[in-house]
Amino acid sequence: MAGRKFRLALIQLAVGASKTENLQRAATYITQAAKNGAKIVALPECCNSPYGNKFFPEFAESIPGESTDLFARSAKENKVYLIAGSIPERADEKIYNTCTVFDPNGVMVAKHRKLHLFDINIPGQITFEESKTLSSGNSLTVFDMELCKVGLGICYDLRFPELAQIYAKEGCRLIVYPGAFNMTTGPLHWELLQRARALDNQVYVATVSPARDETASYIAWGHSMVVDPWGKVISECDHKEDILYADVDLDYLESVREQIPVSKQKRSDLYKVVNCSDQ
Ligand SMILES: O=C(O)CCC(=O)C(=O)O
Repeated sequence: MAGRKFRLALIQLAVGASKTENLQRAATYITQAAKNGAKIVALPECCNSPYGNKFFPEFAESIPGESTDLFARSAKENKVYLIAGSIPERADEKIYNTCTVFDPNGVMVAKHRKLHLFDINIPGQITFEESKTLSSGNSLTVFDMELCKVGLGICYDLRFPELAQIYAKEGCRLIVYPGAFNMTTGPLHWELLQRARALDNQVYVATVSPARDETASYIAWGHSMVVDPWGKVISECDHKEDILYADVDLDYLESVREQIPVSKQKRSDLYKVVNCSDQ
């Protein structure tokens, strides 16, 4: 693709109980996405393992390991940047929810450990405590591909606007969140959060979910999507296994920033509470 545009592919993978099968399926789809012109391909959160506290310790592996070896090979063979969703990573006697990124030579160029753990309690609907098995990462993660700096977050990280704001300030024009929202929070929050992050920061935002499996203990919402810097959803799928494509157009992004120059108009001189009285 000519100019300052590149094609992004999101793989809404059906993830099951066999790690080997999950990885093979991912590899097949990565090849298909590259054949269709994708320069950057992303997989979902927990792409080698079902999502759930009982699965994380069982599927956890070190990095490098079986899964990241396959990701590296796949990125190299297909000459793409690969944002390899996330996997449960075993390190320092802990388990992290970790996203690795490989360049078109198969070199790992980024590793993001989920920063904000998904600990919530919505009585009668969903209770989840990732912190029962997982530890959180402690650093923000960006990487540079030709044309564009990319920021990374994982699922619940999407709810924290400061992260996206810092990435935009650091020069990221695309933020990618492998994620797996659920049937309670997905319907209202998934799209809303992405559009908010995209519009506030005038960046492209992409989210990649696993496909929905109605028989799973945690049922993912699906609906992987890409939102442009105007806040518009430019590509979306439903809940089934699919590959989703979108063109990231950096000239368009710049034109949005010129038309509504909020980043230059910020009143940072006022955004510090020095004294707040309720009288
Ligand atoms: O924030 C949500 O509603 C879902 C988050 C989630 O599923 C996760 O972080 O894995």
